[in-house]
Amino acid sequence: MSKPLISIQNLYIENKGGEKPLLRNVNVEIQKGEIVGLIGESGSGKSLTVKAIMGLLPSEMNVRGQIFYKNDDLIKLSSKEHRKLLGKEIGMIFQDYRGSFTPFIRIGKQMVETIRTHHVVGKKEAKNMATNALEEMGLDAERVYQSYPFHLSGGQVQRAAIAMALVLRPSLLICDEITTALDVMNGEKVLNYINQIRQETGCAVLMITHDLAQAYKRTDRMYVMHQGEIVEEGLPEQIRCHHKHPYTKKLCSCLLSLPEEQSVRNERVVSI
Ligand SMILES: Nc1ncnc2c1ncn2[C@@H]1O[C@H](COP(=O)(O)OP(=O)(O)OP(=O)(O)O)[C@@H](O)[C@H]1O
Repeated sequence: MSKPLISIQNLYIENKGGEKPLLRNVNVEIQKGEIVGLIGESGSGKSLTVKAIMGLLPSEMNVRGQIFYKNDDLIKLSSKEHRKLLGKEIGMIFQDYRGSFTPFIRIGKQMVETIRTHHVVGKKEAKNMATNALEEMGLDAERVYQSYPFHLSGGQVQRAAIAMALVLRPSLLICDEITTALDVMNGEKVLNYINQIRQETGCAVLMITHDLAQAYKRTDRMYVMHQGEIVEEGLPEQIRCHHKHPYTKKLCSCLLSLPEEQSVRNERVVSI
C-alpha cells in the first residue's frame, strides 16, 4: 500500500490538570482519493481529532502523538506554519456554517479574497471560479455572490461555504456533519458533488457523521469512535456485518431496527 496522505498515530489529548484523557491512542490513516468516515456518538472525540489536524485545539490541552501529513508532523508545526496549510492543502467544511463567512462582507468578495490568497489568479478569474462553484452547489450564483450572509437561508450559506472550500481544490477535505443544515435533496446533491471533485482531483475526504446510513453509502472505509478511542475500523460492509465492539453492535442495531419500526407504523396506519 502507498504512503497515506495523512496518518494520525497514537494521538492523545487531555485537558491540563484533567483526570481523564479526552482522546487516547487514536490511529487513523487516509489514502489519497479515499473517502473515510469517522462516526461516533456525541462527545466521542470526532471534533477534537479534526481540531488536532487543523491546529485549532485550545491551548489548555496537552497533545501527544503524531499527525503526519505529506512530509510534516502537524503536531510539531508552529501555528503560522499550520495556518499556511489550511484552505488549499487541508479544506474544512464545518457543521456550524455561520462561522464560515464574516457577516458584514458580501459572500462574493469573501470568496474572491480567499481564492486569491491561495491561487495566483486575477479578480475576474477568481470571480468566475467563485460563481461556477456556487452554481455547482445548485445556488443562484449571481444573487448569492452579491449577498451578505444574513440575506440567505442557513442551507444557502452552508452550500456557499461548501463551494468556498471546494473551489480551493484541497488535497484533504474534512467534512464535519455538513448535511445537517440541508434538506435531503440538497444534502445528496452536495455529497454527489464532493464525490465528483474527489474523482476529478484525487483529493481525500474525511467525513465526520452521526449518520451511519450515510457513512455506509458514501465512504470507502470507516472508523468508529467511542469515548475518545477508535474501537473499530474497516470497510462499510465489515463494520455492518462483522463488527466486534459492543458499541458498534448497538449502533448497527439501531439502524437495522428502523425498517421494522417503519413497517409497524405502516400497519398501524392501515388498521386505523
Ligand atoms: N474546549 C474544550 N474544553 C474541554 N473539554 C472539551 C473541549 N472540547 C471538547 N471537549 C471534550 O472532549 C470530548 C470530545 O468532544 P468532541 O467535541 O470531540 O466530541 P464529538 O464526537 O465531536 O461530539 P459531537 O458529535 O457532539 O460534535 C467531550 O467529552 C468534550 O466535552
